[in-house]
Amino acid sequence: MVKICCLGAGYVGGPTMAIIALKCPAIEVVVVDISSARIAAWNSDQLPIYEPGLDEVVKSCRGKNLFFSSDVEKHVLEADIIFVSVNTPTKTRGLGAGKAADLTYWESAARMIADVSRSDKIVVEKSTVPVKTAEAIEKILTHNTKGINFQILSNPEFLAEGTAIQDLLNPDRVLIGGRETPEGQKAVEALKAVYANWVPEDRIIATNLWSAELSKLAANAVLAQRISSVNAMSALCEATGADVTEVAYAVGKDSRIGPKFLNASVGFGGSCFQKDILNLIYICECNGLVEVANYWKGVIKINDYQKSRFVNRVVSSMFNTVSGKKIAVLGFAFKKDTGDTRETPAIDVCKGLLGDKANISIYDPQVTEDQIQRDLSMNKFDWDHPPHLQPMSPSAIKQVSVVWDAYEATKDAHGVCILTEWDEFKTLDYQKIHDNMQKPAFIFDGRNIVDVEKLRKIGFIVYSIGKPLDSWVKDLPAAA
Ligand SMILES: NC(=O)c1ccc[n+]([C@@H]2O[C@H](COP(=O)([O-])OP(=O)(O)OC[C@H]3O[C@@H](n4cnc5c(N)ncnc54)[C@H](O)[C@@H]3O)[C@@H](O)[C@H]2O)c1
Ligand SMILES: O=c1ccn([C@@H]2O[C@H](COP(=O)(O)OP(=O)(O)O[C@H]3O[C@H](CO)[C@@H](O)[C@H](O)[C@H]3O)[C@@H](O)[C@H]2O)c(=O)[nH]1
Repeated sequence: MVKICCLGAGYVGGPTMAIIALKCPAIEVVVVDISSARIAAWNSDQLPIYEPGLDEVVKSCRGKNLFFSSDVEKHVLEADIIFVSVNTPTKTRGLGAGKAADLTYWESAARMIADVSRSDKIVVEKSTVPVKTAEAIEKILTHNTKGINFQILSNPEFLAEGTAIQDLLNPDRVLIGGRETPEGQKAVEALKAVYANWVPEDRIIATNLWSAELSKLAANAVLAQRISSVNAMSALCEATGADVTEVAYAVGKDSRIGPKFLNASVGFGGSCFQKDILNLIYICECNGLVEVANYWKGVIKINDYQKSRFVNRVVSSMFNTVSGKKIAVLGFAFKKDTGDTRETPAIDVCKGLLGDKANISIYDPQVTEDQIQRDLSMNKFDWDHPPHLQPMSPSAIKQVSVVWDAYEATKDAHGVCILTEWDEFKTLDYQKIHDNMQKPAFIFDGRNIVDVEKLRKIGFIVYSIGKPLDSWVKDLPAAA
């Protein structure tokens, strides 16, 4: 029986291995982690991450050919194929701070694999890493072993949170990069054979190692660039009276462009886009490609601009101050159908409003109070470390309350900010919300999910990203 071990039981390691176990009953899959709390949660009824469809898959395989364990070394020793799906955060200190990927966790995983192994192994890069990481990992492995053959493969993951199970079951492509030697190609074939259990052959693409590593960064950079392009356009729409939804629809109808990833928003978030673009920028700079680095910096600059533009709209519309006012925040996760808050635009928006002394009442169906308090107090990039190595929760910010109901959050509020596109926010009883708010009652829709006309009829003053402005908002223009 082929044995797979995955280091890292996070958003990638957990769901990816669960699907391999589901689709490959003849393979034993063990997911290990240095956080024993995470492993305990994977073995419980309350999985550590929320992902539609994940519970069912885990329940059907756990204890059969899918296992979660803290005994890292035992399972590495026994495995034929080792996936490494550990954190690769942005460095916060030293050379490349604020941009370069911090490979501490990857390096320690590689050293441990070298120490523990007694037989040949295929080591698969699942984490997103800088191009040429495989070369460094190869050096660590080969300089520390006793004649054992390690083949390194790059197999970047393209799943998106909220749709991870569907993305894994039906991937657009699976990318496998390996050395162009006979041993390298044999390892590529072995990994191909795993995916071939459910992925059509023409969607499994073999490339060289460096193309696979760079393709992951490139794909995220291009996706984020589409969002920044439409978000940049949203500012122009507000200035001219065009409607960004109509513009995006018209643009996306061009078959060369396509309709996906053209939704204007309060900004993109998530653990990947900003981190991976910063990483790309650093690699460009290291290669002397300043113009290329500056090009990609623009994508992040527009994203930051979009978040601060939103805060400015809120404050300027509400008589240029939110001091002492209650602002309801609906949605804190970085997108719907996940409880993940890493780099969510809600953090920057809330911090902006707190800077203007607002009192904030937050409701998100999947995010806990503890998580929100930690997010609002943590330093940039501290969130992307193993759970038990993150800073302890500091004292709570008292201007922030977290409630478990949208009506409670909006009661007596002066304004409402919609920051995540949860489906339930589309069908709220907005008449009831209006009745219970201070007047004039404002709604700032950062996800373009509400029916603007309907809400204006109820009596709300509505701001919706990139849509023709309410005359009230137009008369109080926000400085960018
Ligand atoms: N989240 C996504 O949607 C996504 C998608 C594609 C790629 N990625 C990439 O995959 C990687 C993992 O991301 P994630 O979101 O799953 O992170 P995560 O923080 O959810 O999980 C990483 C896990 O690795 C564990 N870990 C760290 N060092 C370890 C070690 N030496 N041995 C065993 N376990 C160790 C941590 O405790 C943590 O539980 C990152 O490189 C990320 O950029 C993420
Ligand atoms: O038209 C759009 C699409 C997305 N977003 C926002 O962009 C962010 C990222 O969304 P999405 O890409 O759907 O989620 P992620 O889980 O971050 O997935 C991205 O990052 C992963 C980690 O690298 C990759 O594997 C995926 O392919 C890539 O889509 C979220 O804040 C979304 O709200 C928009 O604002 N407008």
